[in-house]
Amino acid sequence: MEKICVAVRLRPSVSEDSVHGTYWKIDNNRISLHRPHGTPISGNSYAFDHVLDESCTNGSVYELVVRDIIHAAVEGFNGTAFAYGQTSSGKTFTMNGSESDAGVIHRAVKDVFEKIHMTSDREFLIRVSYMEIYNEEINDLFAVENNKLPIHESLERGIFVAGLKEEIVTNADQVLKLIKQGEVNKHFGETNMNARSSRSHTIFRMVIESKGKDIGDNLSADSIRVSVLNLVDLAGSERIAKTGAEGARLKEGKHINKSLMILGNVINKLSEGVRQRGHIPYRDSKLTRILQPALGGNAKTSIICTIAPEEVHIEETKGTLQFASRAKRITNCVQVNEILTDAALLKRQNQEIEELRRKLQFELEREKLQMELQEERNSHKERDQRIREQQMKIESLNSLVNLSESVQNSNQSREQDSVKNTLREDFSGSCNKSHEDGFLTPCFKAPPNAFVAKRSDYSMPPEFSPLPDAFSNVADEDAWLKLNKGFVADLDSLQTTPARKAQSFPFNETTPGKGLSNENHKQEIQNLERQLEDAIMEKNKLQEKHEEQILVNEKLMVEISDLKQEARIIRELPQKMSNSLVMCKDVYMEILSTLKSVKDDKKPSTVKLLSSSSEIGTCLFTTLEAHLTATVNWQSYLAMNDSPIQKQYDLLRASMNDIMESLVSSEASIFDNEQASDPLSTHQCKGCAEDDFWKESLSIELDDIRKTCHDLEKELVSNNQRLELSKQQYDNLEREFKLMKDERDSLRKIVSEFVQKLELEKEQKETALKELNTELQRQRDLGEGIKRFSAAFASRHRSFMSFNSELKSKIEELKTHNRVVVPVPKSLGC
Ligand SMILES: Nc1ncnc2c1ncn2[C@@H]1O[C@H](COP(=O)(O)OP(=O)(O)OP(=O)(O)O)[C@@H](O)[C@H]1O
Repeated sequence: MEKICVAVRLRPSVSEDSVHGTYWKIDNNRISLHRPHGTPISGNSYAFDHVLDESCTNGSVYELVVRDIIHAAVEGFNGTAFAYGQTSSGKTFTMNGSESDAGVIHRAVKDVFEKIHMTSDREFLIRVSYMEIYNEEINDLFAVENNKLPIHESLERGIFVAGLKEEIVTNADQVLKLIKQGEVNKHFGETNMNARSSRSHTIFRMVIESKGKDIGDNLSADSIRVSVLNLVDLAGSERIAKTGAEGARLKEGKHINKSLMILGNVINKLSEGVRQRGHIPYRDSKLTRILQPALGGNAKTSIICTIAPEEVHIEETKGTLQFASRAKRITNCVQVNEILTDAALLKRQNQEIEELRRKLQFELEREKLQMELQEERNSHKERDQRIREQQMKIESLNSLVNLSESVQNSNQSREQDSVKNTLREDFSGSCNKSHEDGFLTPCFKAPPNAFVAKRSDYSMPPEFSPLPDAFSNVADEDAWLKLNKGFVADLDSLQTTPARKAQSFPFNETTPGKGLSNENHKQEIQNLERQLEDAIMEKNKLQEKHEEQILVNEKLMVEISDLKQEARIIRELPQKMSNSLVMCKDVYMEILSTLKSVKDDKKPSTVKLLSSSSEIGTCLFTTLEAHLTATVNWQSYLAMNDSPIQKQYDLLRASMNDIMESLVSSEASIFDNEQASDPLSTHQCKGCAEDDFWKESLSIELDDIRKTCHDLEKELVSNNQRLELSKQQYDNLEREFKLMKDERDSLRKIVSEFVQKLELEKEQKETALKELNTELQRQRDLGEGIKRFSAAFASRHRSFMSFNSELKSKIEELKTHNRVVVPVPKSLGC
């Protein structure tokens, strides 16, 4: 983001009077209005990037305000410099210069080519054009025939003037010559304010294209920079009263003022900041439209606001300074305009692809490493698991070995140690004795401290838990009470350790009760056997289940294949039905031909009826056939049970079946009658009765069919009518919508015109108000002057009267002294 550079340039005064009145004082980059005796007038002080006094030359203006933009334009940035100010304030002098002091455009052109010559690594192509906006029409100053040129906008070119002549130039002199030629076509006019007043806004445009010279693999060699440089000399705002414009000048003045007002509006909006600004009315004038990129867009922009020092122009100068202050708040978004050629694009894309490929490779490698790490972790876990399993196996094997050794040992010692046998026999009764009777600890015990007995009842051997080493480790109720210092715990709620059914402990030879261990061992073996049996049973059950499952699976497979078969049949069904319908039709046609042959022989009325109904049937069959073949999704079609075609089809099928059955039976009876060679009268009589019967039934059928057809027709007609109606309604709505749109557009146009008018009027009103104020001030000043004058006059009068009386008294004195008569002048007497 870059702020617009704003400079104010004060032109030298052209009037002697200004030095005696209020005046503009410049102090560095500040300008303020001062009273004649030097005190500043509050609220009239402004600061800008540069404030240039009357001594400043065009060269300095260029150096300070424009040069950077020109250099940036050569580097590929868009640039715009324009002069703004009231008429005769020095805009054209600044932009075009004079014989002795070249203007900004002249200097810019020279500088562009100098800079280009200094840029050795790029090739340049320069195009120039020169246009003016006169009475809101764009004219080509290089080609007078190019008038009223339109403004267009495209993605590639941005906003541009279509049909504007562009000259490719190679040096500064060529450009300056072209400008001189163009100047001839520019609209100037004489006004009270300026002998050579610009009556149009002029825009001198340079399009600078550059391309890096192909050195090695340099990417910039394939990219093209295109920058647009606008150097604008605006027409000056003017007071019609001051300029004394009439006729054509007046019309020009109005256009100038209007476009400058719109420029002011755009600047106002842009100065409000991004959030508040809303819609920017660039399109309201050609000037703002062309300058759009320079105002809040992609361009480096400088504005030189020219002001006149004369006291008489103070209000206009204030207006210019306010415009400049607002412009200072605008920020542009500047960037190099680079266009990539195909080769550059390709190179850039290749680089990007290479970069992406590198990233991808890196990602893949990372992923691979991660996967390897994970695999490593998994295998590590598996190894750990295996090791643990092995350890457990080893442990269980060890315990088995110990067990078998213990069994052997116990068998050997059983016969030798009778004391131990006695002890073993005593063991069963030992639990009934009190603990004072010498309690023996069994060797297969739970680890000490691993449980709490439910209650201190030692009368029976414990059912679930093995007995403890000593009862000091078991908390009985009394001990519990002591331990908890009076706190009564509910021992009933405490749980016993569950019994271990199959547990092996190494036998201790020194421990009494080996016989008991042996029994337990037996018990354990029995347990194991039971467990094995259970497991075998479970396994058998599972096997049975598995077999059942296999059977169920097989059944399911059969069912699936049946279903598949059915699905195939269903899929083929429409085709089959269609085929059978064709066959039906053929059969029916055969019947029809037989009927025709019968018709040629005898019974014309019956057969006529039959044949007409048959024709209707054929027709309906054909329709049905067409429908069937046209229906893509036959099944969904069949699903529409209540569709009129389906109804019609069912009805027709039923009636045709009836007809055919009756036909067959009637044919058979006719045949039988003929075979029986009955008398002709009887035969004819029977034929008559059958005829009537047929006539009646067929007419009913026919009526039904006709009715259905009629209903269908009616439905079709009403549907068509409804369709037509909706179509008409739609057309009407569309017409209405178009009308409303047009109306809205015209209203918008009117509103915008009205707003413009309003704003113009507002401005005029403001101007008039200001003029009125000035006039009032002048009147007040005059009043004061008159008062002062009256006071001075009165004092003079008084002194004159005193002098008069003095003189009179002197004369009287002289008269009395000299006795000479002096005539008194008349004026002294009044
Ligand atoms: N800085 C200056 N030094 C000397 N003369 C100046 C300067 N600025 C303007 N002038 C003179 O003042 C007169 C009016 O200037 P100029 O034509 O440039 O005004 P302008 O703003 O372009 O007016 P308009 O809007 O009517 O075209 C010219 O004679 C010009 O030479």
